[in-house]
Amino acid sequence: MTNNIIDGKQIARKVTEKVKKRVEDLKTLGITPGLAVVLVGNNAASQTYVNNKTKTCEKLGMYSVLIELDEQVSEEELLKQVELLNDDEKIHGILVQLPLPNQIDEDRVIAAISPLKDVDGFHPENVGKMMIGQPTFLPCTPFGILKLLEYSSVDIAGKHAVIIGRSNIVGKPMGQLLLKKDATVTYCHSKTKDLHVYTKQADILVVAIGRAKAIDASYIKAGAVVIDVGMNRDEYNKLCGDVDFTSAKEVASKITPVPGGVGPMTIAMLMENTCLAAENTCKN
Ligand SMILES: NC(=O)C1=CN([C@@H]2O[C@H](COP(=O)(O)OP(=O)(O)OC[C@H]3O[C@@H](n4cnc5c(N)ncnc54)[C@H](OP(=O)(O)O)[C@@H]3O)[C@@H](O)[C@H]2O)C=CC1
Ligand SMILES: Nc1nc(=O)c2c([nH]1)NC[C@@H]1CN(c3ccc(C(=O)N[C@@H](CCC(=O)O)C(=O)O)cc3)C=[N+]21
Ligand SMILES: [Mg+2]
Repeated sequence: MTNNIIDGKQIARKVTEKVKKRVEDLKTLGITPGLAVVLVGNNAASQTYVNNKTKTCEKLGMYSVLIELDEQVSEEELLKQVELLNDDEKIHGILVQLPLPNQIDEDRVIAAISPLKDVDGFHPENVGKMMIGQPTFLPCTPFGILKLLEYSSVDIAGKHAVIIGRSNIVGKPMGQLLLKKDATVTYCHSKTKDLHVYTKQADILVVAIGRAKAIDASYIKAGAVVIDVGMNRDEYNKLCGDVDFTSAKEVASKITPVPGGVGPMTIAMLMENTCLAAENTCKN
């Protein structure tokens, strides 16, 4: 098939163009949306994502701060940093880059972030709101995937969406958001027996497992829409997804590449959520 590649970079540009206008409007009210990113340790991959985030903030006229903490930082110290950001009026969004080192309880840190500044949508209060359909910050990666589908004119209602992966940050919320859009949703994970049986039925297949090129064409129904969330390095240290793009693009009706698919959308939705957090401060 030709021309069936979903251009995440281009769609992300369209999304951020709209955010930029909202930022300009906020500035006329004297508010500059501000994002704080907290990075613990110096993992090379995390550094790249974090740089992309701060660069995009600058491009949109937003304020951003990067707080880098030592790999050995104590949970207490990290929680203190989060508190300072919760109380900082220039900061509307807080993102603590995951995963965190072993001495730190991730759940405790996420719960310490003010739900009003939780632009990742990971705080239990916001997860709960998402589950019952109340307005809140939606997790950036699944939210970005919804936008990709929307901009690519993919109908969701009545379709069978199969999600491989059930993490709190990608797979689980992805299923909820697709369910809300009236898809019939199936979750698969590492204990799923005979993965092919499920994936072969998927009209929309979202792959978020973290294993380079694990899903090839044999898992995909002809004409399916394939969304590849994975961010891995292949045997040549080249960036690649969880889907074997070369074979999959021959059977899929639409497919996202890596890089240039889901990743840029994650960043775009983070900007949108941060802008929303700043707008929310104007309401009463
Ligand atoms: N582009 C982007 O914006 C983002 C990309 N990512 C990337 O997406 C990928 C997934 O991330 P994340 O959800 O955080 O990963 P996790 O490691 O938290 O979760 C992986 C999930 O995949 C399941 N799984 C693992 N192996 C298999 C298998 N062989 N068959 C079926 N299911 C399997 C696991 O099952 P079980 O629960 O049973 O262990 C788990 O639910 C990674 O490559 C990550 O780098 C992540 C976030 C954003
Ligand atoms: N609290 C928290 N929130 C997150 O949203 C979060 C996180 N922790 N931990 C790690 C994952 C991963 N993630 C990505 C973001 C952008 C790209 C991205 O920009 N990708 C580009 C380029 C990548 C590159 O060039 O290396 C692309 O796919 O085209 C990828 C991955 C957010 N995550
Ligand atoms: Mg930990």
